[in-house]
Amino acid sequence: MTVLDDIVAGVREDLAVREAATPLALVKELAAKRPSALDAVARLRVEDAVTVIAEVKRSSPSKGSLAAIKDPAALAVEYEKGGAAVISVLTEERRFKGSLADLDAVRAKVDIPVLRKDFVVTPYQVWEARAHGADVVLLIVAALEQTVLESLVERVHSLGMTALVEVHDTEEVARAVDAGARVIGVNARNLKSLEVDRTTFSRVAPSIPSHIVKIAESGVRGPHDVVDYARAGADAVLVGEALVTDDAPRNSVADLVAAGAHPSLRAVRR
Ligand SMILES: O=C(O)c1ccccc1NCC(=O)[C@H](O)[C@H](O)COP(=O)(O)O
Repeated sequence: MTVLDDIVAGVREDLAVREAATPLALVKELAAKRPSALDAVARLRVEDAVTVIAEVKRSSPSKGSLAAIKDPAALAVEYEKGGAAVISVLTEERRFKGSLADLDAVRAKVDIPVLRKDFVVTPYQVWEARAHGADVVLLIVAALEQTVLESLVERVHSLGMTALVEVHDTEEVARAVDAGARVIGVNARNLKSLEVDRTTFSRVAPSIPSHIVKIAESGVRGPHDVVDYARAGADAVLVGEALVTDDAPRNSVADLVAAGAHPSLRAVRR
C-alpha cells in the first residue's frame, strides 16, 4: 500500500462517519445558504507576478508535527495581510491534523479565496467543501479513476468553485486537461517516496496548455524558490511548511510575494 492509498483509506473511514451524521441533503442545504464562491483564477493569475497560496498545515506524513497552530484563522489573517492570493486549509484529520472546523474558522476571518486541501474522492466531500465556504477544491489525479476525476471536476465547477487539479507527471497533465481542469498544480512531492524534487515543475509544466493556470506546489523554502518557479513558468506557488514553521509568517509571505513580483521576472513571464 502506498502512502496515498493509506491516507485515502483513512479519509474514506472518516467520511463514512460524517455521512452517517450529516446526510447529503443537509450538506446541500448548508451549501445553498453560502454566498457564491470567490473567483480564485482571477486572484491566482495576475499580469507580471507570481502569486502565493499560503497553507495552514499542522503536520504531514513526510515531516510529522510542524506547528501547533492553535488559531488557524489568526494565521490565515497574517497570510492575507502579507499579500497571499489564496489560503489553503488542510482538512484531512489523521495525517495532517486538520479539520473542517479549521476551514470554517479561516473562511470566517479572511476575504480572499480559501482552498479545501484534502483527499477528495466523492461528490459528498465537494458539497461539504462548499457548505464550509471553500472556493477551491484540491483533486489529486493519482488518487482518482479518470471517470471519477471528470465528474468531480464537473461538480466543483458546477458549484461555482475552482478545481485545483494536482499532477506529478505529463501523463497526469493529459488526464487533468481531459477532465476539464482550469487550474493545474504540479506537486514536487513524490507521493510514493515523499521526496521533494523541485525540478518536477520545469519538466512537467511545458505540457500544460497556456490557458490553464499553473501552480508549483511543495518545497518552497524562500524567495529564491519563487524566482526559480517563476522562471519555469509558474503563475502561483503553494507554500506550507516554510510558513507554518516561521516566526513571522506575514513578513515571510510578503517576501515571497515581493520575489514573485520582481521587475526582473517580467521579461521571462511574457
Ligand atoms: O506534505 C506531505 O508530507 C504530504 C504527503 C503526502 C501527500 C501530500 C502531502 N502534502 C500536501 C501538499 O501538497 C503540501 O502540503 C503543499 O504542497 C505544501 O508543501 P510544503 O510547502 O512543502 O509544505
